[in-house]
Formats: sequence, C-alpha cells, structure tokens
Amino acid sequence: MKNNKRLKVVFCGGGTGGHYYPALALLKYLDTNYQNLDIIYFATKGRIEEHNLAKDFPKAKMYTLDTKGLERPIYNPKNITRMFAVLKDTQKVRKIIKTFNPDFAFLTGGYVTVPVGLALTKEKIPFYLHEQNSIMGISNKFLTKYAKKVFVSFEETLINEKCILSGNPVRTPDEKLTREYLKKFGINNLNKRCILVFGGSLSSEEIDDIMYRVYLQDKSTNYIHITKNPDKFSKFENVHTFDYINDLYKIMAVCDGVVCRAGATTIAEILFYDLQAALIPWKGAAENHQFKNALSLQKLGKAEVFDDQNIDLTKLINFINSIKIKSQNYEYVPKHNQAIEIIINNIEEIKKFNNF
Ligand SMILES: CC(=O)N[C@H]1[C@@H](OP(=O)(O)OP(=O)(O)OC[C@H]2O[C@@H](n3ccc(=O)[nH]c3=O)[C@H](O)[C@@H]2O)O[C@H](CO)[C@@H](O)[C@@H]1O
Repeated sequence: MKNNKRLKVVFCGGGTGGHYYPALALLKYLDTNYQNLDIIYFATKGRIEEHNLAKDFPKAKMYTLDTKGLERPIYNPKNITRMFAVLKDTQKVRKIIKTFNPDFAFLTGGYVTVPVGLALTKEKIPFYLHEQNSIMGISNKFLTKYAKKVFVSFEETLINEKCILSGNPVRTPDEKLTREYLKKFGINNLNKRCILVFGGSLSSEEIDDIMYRVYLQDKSTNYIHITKNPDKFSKFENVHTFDYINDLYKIMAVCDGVVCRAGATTIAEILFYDLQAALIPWKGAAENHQFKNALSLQKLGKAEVFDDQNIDLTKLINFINSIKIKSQNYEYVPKHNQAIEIIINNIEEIKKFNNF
C-alpha cells in the first residue's frame, strides 16, 4: 500500500555554520528520500540560518527566535532579559508545534536550541541532538537529559548511554564534479595547485593577515579566499576573493588543499573530501576545542597545525607547496555519507514511518 502519511520534522540549530550545516545535510537527505515531507526550522534572529535557509532549503517553513547566548560572567544583569527571552521563545515554539504536531525533532546545537528543546519536552515530542565538537556545547549539555538520543562526532564524547557515535553529516554534491568547477571562481589554469582559504563560517581577520604575507611570496599557487576585506588582496593576480560561498563543499570536492580554522564541521569536511590542510585554530573556542580538533587531524597525517600568534611563515609556505596537485582529469564521484546513514538508522520515528 502506498504511504500517504506525511513525515513532519522540526529542525533547529545555528548561530554559526558549524551548527547549521549538519542540520542542512540531514534536511537534504530527507528531502531526497521522502516525498511527503513537512519541515519547520527554528532559526536564530540575525544569524546565518535566518539569512540562508530560504535559499538553501526553500521548502522549510522558518520561524525566527530572539534567544541569545548568556553573557559571561553569568551574574551579568543582561542575563535576566536573556532568560526572559528563553521563556518567551519556549511559549512561542510550544504554540507552533502544538499545531504542527511533528513526528520528531533534530537539533544541532547553538543557544537557539534551548527554548526549542524545552518546548518539545513540554509537548512530549521526541527529539534528537547532534554534537559536532569533541567537547559538548553548553546547550547540548543542558538538553541531553531530555533528548531521546545524542549523536556525537568523536569517541571521547560518548558520555552516557544515550550517545551514539555517528560522525558529523557533511553536505555533499549529488552529482559528479570535475576541476572545471573551479573555473566558476576564476581559476583558469587547472594544472596549478588550487588552495581554498577561509576562516570558518564567520571569516577571520587573522587568517587574512597571515595569508597576505603568504601571497607576497607565493605566486605559483592559485587561491580561492573567503574574506570580508577583498580590497586588501586586489593586487594579487593568483588570489580570487569572495565574501561567502554557499556551496563551499563543492570546491572542497575538487581543490587540492585548504588553509583554515579548525571548527568541527570544517574538520569533518576535510576528512570527507580527503584534503591536506594547514590548520590555524581559533584560540577563543570553548575549552580550546579547535586546537584539539586540529591536533586530531594532524595525528592522522592530514594536517599541519599553525599558531596564529606565532606563525612560521616559511613552514606554512613549504607546507602549501608540498600539497599534491590533483590531475586535470580528476573527478569527484558522489560517495557514501556514513554519518547520515547512522543517524537515519537510529531515529525510531523514521523506522516507524518507513514501516507504515
Ligand atoms: C566562532 C565559533 O563559534 N566557532 C565554532 C563554530 O565555527 P564555524 O561556524 O566557523 O564552524 P565550522 O568551521 O565547523 O564550519 C564552518 C562551515 O561553514 C562553511 N562555509 C564557510 C565559509 C563559506 O564561505 N561558506 C561555507 O559554506 C564550511 O564549509 C563549514 O561547513 O562552530 C563549530 C562547530 O560547532 C565550532 O567547532 C567552532 O568553534
């Protein structure tokens, strides 16, 4: 018998690309595999998912929430207003999900998930968490006790029996890609090394400054560089600047290597696309988790870690020049996304839906 039932799912997660893109990867999977799909996405006001969702996944109905992260130290008077915003948002989300009546929810971290997780708990809707980092974020830590399962990306994050090691679901091209794709970004000589430079989803002035010094010396490599300050690089013919590229993962599928921060989703992409990386971790990350992420990749022989306060420029340039150039005929062929498979196989509501 044909399944006419609709699969209804709530998504939430963001503030930064590192939290938003794993949700988007799962959304795209569901969209490809389930025709009768209804999605609500709760987004953080003014952040990446609010700006990009309509473009990235127009079928989702988006609601924006006002919740902001708490100020540190915690006794800051601003936090009273912020706690009120959480309560107000929780009420707002409860009303919306009462009408929507979802099968389950998938939350990928960021403070916006707190009111959503609380509302889902009150309405007795099962929800699943995804943690990208080896050290669990504060919102996920808080929501773990209410969640049905917690998908984690690193073995050391398996902190209780609810946790399942899934890895981080990265966005992947549906089609084969060749190096011709790089021409879209001004790279015409495909025999030259092509390096992607970016500072996570928010860009990084430190990476801009370091790479400016690299570009003064290295004229033999082609660079695609994501920056908020393109004028700084206009004199370099081999440097192609962009403010933001939505489908950055498609460049990763065919370029030779990357110079970047060490956010968890970036790390998962470097592994998935089998790239060599010069990693310059952001020291401000909670419990220095970017440095730990970077070291784990260095141990696998996939990366060299650099300190942004004390950069060894010669070592960085030598590392970039040691990255193997893919052949002009190189082809990225869509490959199995294991993290998505593990997540899907462990969501009971999807299994029930499939057997309906
Ligand atoms: C400042 C901050 O809060 N950093 C955290 C944030 O980083 P951030 O948001 O920078 O996260 P990641 O580096 O993990 O991921 C960045 C994502 O943005 C994408 N991208 C980037 C630039 C661009 O032009 N286009 C594009 O699509 C990348 O392909 C990647 O998918 O979340 C990560 C995962 O929870 C954490 O590990 C980081 O410590």
